[in-house]
Amino acid sequence: MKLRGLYAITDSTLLEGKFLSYVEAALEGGVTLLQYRDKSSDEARRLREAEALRDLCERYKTQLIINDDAELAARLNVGVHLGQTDGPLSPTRALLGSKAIIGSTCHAQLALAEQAAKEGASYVAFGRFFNSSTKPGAPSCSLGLLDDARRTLQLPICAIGGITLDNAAPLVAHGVDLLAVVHGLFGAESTTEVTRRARAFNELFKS
Ligand SMILES: Cc1ncc(COP(=O)(O)OP(=O)(O)O)c(N)n1
Ligand SMILES: Cc1nc(C(=O)O)sc1CCOP(=O)(O)O
Ligand SMILES: [Mg+2]
Repeated sequence: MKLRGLYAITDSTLLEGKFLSYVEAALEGGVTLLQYRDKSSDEARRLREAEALRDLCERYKTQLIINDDAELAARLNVGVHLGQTDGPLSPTRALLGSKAIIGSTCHAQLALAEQAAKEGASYVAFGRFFNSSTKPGAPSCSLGLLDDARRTLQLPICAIGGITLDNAAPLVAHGVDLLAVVHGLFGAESTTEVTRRARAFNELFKS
């Protein structure tokens, strides 16, 4: 499966009271990867929501990725995204198997991406590219890094951080395969607008 297009990421606060309807609206517009990102420690709710997303993703033939939690990903037989402090990649690859999608946060460091590639990552994520209300403290990253990464890496490249329909095109022009978006997608006023935005993000990959 080609990892290219919109990578939608949930936010439990932003999506409170409209979680599944907004996610389904995004899937309706086309989502390559959907990440369940919930930073709470409410295990029961996390399992319930992740199971609901897995069922929804099966219906829309979208790949579900769990943020941070390889055990939950293994339980649901889906992929995982790991940051630099979320645990080592190689044992996670052994746990989830060769076909699982495993993503790795590489901030603005090519060396981290090269290491992640050696350890079996399926894609590498760089960011943040723009100001992010979801994660304001994330270190920033420049478009120039994408050119180096494109030359060096054989893996799909994901960009994250403050991405909207107004600023995403240069990222794609600099070789990004996956646009990872929270607020620029789910910050919309209606499900109709979420679907429109998802479609428009996908259009950026067609030109
Ligand atoms: C696609 C994607 N890229 C980067 C991140 C950030 O991961 P991490 O650094 O572990 O931070 P948290 O998201 O866990 O706060 C991500 N989740 N997804
Ligand atoms: C979860 C996350 N990680 C980042 C990184 O740079 O590693 S930026 C970020 C937040 C992405 O949300 P939004 O699209 O609303 O900015
Ligand atoms: Mg993490």
